Amino acid sequence: MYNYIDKHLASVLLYQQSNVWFVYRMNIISFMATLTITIICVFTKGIVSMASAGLAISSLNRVCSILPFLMKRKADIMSRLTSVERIIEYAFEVESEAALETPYCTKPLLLNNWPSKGGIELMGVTLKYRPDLPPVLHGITASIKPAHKIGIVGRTGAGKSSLMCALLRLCELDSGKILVDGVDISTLALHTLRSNLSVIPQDPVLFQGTLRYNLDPFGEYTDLAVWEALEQAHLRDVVSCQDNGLMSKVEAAGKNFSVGERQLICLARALLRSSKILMLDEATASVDQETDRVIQATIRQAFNTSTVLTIAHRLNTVAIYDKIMVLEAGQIVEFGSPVKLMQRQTSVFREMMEAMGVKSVDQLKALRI
Ligand SMILES: Nc1ncnc2c1ncn2[C@@H]1O[C@H](COP(=O)(O)OP(=O)(O)OP(=O)(O)O)[C@@H](O)[C@H]1O
Repeated sequence: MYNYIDKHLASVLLYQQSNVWFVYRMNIISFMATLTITIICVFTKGIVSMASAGLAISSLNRVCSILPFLMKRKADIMSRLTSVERIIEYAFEVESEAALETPYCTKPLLLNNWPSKGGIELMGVTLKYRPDLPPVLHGITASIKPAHKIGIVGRTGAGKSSLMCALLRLCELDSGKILVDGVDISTLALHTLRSNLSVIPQDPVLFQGTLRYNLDPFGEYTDLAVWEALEQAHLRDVVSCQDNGLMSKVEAAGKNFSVGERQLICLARALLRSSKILMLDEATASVDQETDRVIQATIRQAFNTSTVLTIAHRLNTVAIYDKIMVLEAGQIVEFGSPVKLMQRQTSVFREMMEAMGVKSVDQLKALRI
């Protein structure tokens, strides 16, 4: 609040000081004009009548007192109209997302319990971030069975995060479609889509407020359920240590928590909602290996019946998954079980595992324990 007041006052004071400067300048100009006319009247005594001189000086005085007022109003109107211009720009010129809610009367009835299984069909998914940019995903086609655990791997810039963007419709597809349990997600209201998927992003977002608000913003769950989710996410001790427990303060953007803790809070949020589809974007990149191992075990257990898509840089975490999707330049180059990919001599996944020191299927299987 104090920061905002400071910022506000800094611009208001500048605005007021510039007004003072402006009025001062106008007064000097008025004074110079009055002085000039008076001097002219004195030196033209006899040529200009006293009545005309008096009329000229008094009229000038009046104009000089009104002019600064009019000029100040003009400057005021111009600065205020800048705000109107901004609002018009945001209201009509900035492109907005699809509707958050569909009208009640047109809500599809089948969505009551959607998604009930978590099957995903990617059908020729092509994605561009902007119409004038080249596509970052080129006709991706794949079928992900319900409850399957999929590891998405690939080099930097391969399009892993973009695939998540496509699933969450952060960007609309250029062509192709995505079906979740048979429903084309492009036909859904954004709120329906996003509230039914859980995501733990690379850069987890926390909101200013309490920890409880961040875990359960709509107050849908009991404290007991929230504590259970925290326990599963290995955060119970961290939260218990805080003076106010669940009501402890979260600063803007969660600055009073480490990135790893923020990701764990996102995991607790996902555990609480137990969605049928969970997406993790290098979710465990900021926690140590031991915590990572425990978290992966929690995910396996708690999301046993959910579809889990994990973007992973630590390949050992996805070695236990049902399938690996290898992306390269926005295309799927391999999609299959880790063991099968490892058995293939020319596989990109095998190359990546070998770079990590895993040279055989037996070593890969050992990672599964
Ligand atoms: N907001 C954006 N606007 C325009 N282009 C983008 C945007 N985000 C990503 N890209 C481009 O899309 C391509 C794929 O990026 P993406 O983030 O999906 O890769 P990634 O495989 O997740 O990489 P990383 O492992 O580094 O996170 C890159 O070429 C990137 O430059």
